Amino acid sequence: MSLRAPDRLLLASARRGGVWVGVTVLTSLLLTGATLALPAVMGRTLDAVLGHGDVARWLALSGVLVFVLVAVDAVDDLVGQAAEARSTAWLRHTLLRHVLALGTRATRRFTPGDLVSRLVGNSARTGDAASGLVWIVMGVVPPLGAIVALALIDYWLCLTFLAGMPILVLLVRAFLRDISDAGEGYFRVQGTIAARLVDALGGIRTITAAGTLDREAQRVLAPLPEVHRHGLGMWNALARISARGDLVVPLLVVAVLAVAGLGLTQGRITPGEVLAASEYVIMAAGIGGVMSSLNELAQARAAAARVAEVIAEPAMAYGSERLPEGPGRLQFRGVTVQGADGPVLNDLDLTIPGGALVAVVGRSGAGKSLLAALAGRLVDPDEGEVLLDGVPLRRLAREELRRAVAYGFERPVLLGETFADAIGFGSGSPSPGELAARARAARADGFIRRMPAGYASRVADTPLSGGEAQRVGLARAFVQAGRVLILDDVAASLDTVTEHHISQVLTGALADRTRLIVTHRASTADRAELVVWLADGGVRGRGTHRGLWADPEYRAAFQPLSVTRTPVRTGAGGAR
Ligand SMILES: Nc1ncnc2c1ncn2[C@@H]1O[C@H](COP(=O)(O)OP(=O)(O)OP(=O)(O)O)[C@@H](O)[C@H]1O
Repeated sequence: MSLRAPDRLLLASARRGGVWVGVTVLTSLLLTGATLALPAVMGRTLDAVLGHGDVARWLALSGVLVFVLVAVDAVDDLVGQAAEARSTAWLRHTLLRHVLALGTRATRRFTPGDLVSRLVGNSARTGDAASGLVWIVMGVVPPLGAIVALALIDYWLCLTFLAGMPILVLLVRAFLRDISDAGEGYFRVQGTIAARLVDALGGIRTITAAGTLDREAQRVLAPLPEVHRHGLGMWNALARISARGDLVVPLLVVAVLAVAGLGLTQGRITPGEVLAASEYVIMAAGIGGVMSSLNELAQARAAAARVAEVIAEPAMAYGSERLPEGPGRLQFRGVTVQGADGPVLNDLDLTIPGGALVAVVGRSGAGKSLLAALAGRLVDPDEGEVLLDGVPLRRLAREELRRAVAYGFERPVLLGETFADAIGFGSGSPSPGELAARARAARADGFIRRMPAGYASRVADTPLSGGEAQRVGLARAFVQAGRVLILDDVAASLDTVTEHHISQVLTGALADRTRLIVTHRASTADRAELVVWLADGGVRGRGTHRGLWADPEYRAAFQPLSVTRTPVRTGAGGAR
C-alpha cells in the first residue's frame, strides 16, 4: 500500500528528529517496560505479604520501578521536544525553499497569509509528529503487553477481554475520523484568517483613508464562527470517545475481574494475580492514553496535508545549458498563457532584436507585464516557448539565466539590510565604486548620500517615496544587467526630468543590451527603436511610435497618462 503525501511527509519529518527520535524510542521503551512490569511486581508483593515470598525484595523492586517511571518520564518529555524542534526546523526549511522555488506561481496559487500560516503554524504541528509517532507506537505496547500479561495469568481473562475488543476498535475508528475532519477544517479556516489579515495590512492606507476599520476587522474575522465550529467538533469527538470509553472500559474491567474472582475461588489464580489482573485490564483498555496521542497525530496529519499541498506544487525546473555568445535576441514562439477567463496571450509570435531598445505598450490588462515576465522566465507559458539567443529559456541553467536577464519593477521590494545590499542584491559583491556609478545612473546616488550613513543606511529605517524606491530598484537592475534588461513600468512614479535622465542612460551606458521597457508613457515609446503594441492577446502592431501613432486605437493605449503627464503632438507621424 503506498502512503499518501501527508503520511510520507509525517514520516520524513519524524526521521529528521535524528538522534533524538532514537533516544525517545529508548526512553519510551524503558517507560513501557516499567509500566508493564509494575502490576506484576505489585501482585508478587501482595502474594509475598500473604506469606508466599520475600517481601523486602519485591518491595524494593516496586520502588525501583516507580523511580524509573518518574525519572524516565521527565527525560522522555525533554528528548521528545528536542526531536520535534529538529523536525519542525527541517520542515520549515523545506517548505520555505520550495515556496521560493515556486516563484510567482506560489502567490498565484496560495495567498501570502495562507502560506505564512502553513509555514509557521502547520509546520510546527507536523513537526510534533516526530515524537508523537514514537509515543503512539509505544502507547499501544502497554495495552498489547497487558493483554499478553492477562493471558499469562489466566487465558480465560484474556479471552474475556478480547470478546469486548471489537467495540473498542470501532470507537477508535470513529474518533479518528471525526477528529481528522475537524482538524483539517480548523487549519484551513486559520489559513483564511491569516490571508485576510495580510491583505488588510497590505491595504492599510486604503482602509484608513476610507475609514472602514470596523468593516475590515469584521471581514478578517468573519470565519471565526467556522473556527469555533471546527474547534467544537474536536472537543465533541474527544468528549464522545471519553464518554463511550467511560462506559465500555468499566464493563470490561468488571467482566475480567468476575472471571478472575472465579479463578481465585477455583484456586487457579492467587490474590496477587487478581490485583495484577485488575491493573492489566485497565491498561489493556488504555483507550485514554492512546487516544490523546492519536488526537495529536490526527492533528499533525491535518497540518501535514496543508504543508504537503504546497510541496506538491511543481517548482520551476531549470536546465543545464549555457548561452552562446549573442546580442540578447528574444524570440516568442506560439506563446499562449491562459488566464482566469481564457488566454491572456494567445499563440503570440514575436522577435525582439538583440541590443535593441524596445517599448511594450498597450492598454491596461493587455498582458505587457506578463510578456515581460515571460521574457526572463519569471513565468512559463502554457504553450509555446521563449528563446534567448536561440536557446529555449527552459533549458538554461538557473544562474546562467539570472546572469543574462535583469529586471526592474514598478514597485520594487528592496531586499537586504543596507542600501548597498539592496542595490547589489543578486549580483555577487559589486565594488562600492560600481554601486555608486549605477546609483548615479538611476538618479539614486544623491538622496542616498544625503542619508546619515550613506550607502550603509538601513533600508528598513528609511521611508522612501515611490519614485525613490523605483530609482533604487533601477540601480539594482543596472548593476545586475546582463545581455537583457527588462524594465516593467519603472518610470511610473518618476518625474519627467528624472525619467528623461534615465532614458539617456538606457541609450548611453547600457546601449549594448537588449532593453525591453514596459511603459504607459508616449515619450518613452517615442525614444524606443521598436514599439510592440499588445492588444487582444497578441501583437496588434509593431514599428516606431511615430508610425503607429496614426492609429486612434494605438493612441488610446496612452490616453489616460499621456494627456495628463506627457505633452503629445497629435497628427499623423507627429507624436512626442
Ligand atoms: N502568470 C500568469 N498566468 C495567467 N494569467 C496571468 C499571469 N500573469 C498575469 N496574468 C493575467 O494577465 C492579465 C494581464 O496582466 P498584465 O499585468 O500583464 O497586464 P498589463 O498589460 O501589464 O496591465 P497594466 O498596464 O495595468 O499594468 C491580467 O488579467 C492578469 O491577471
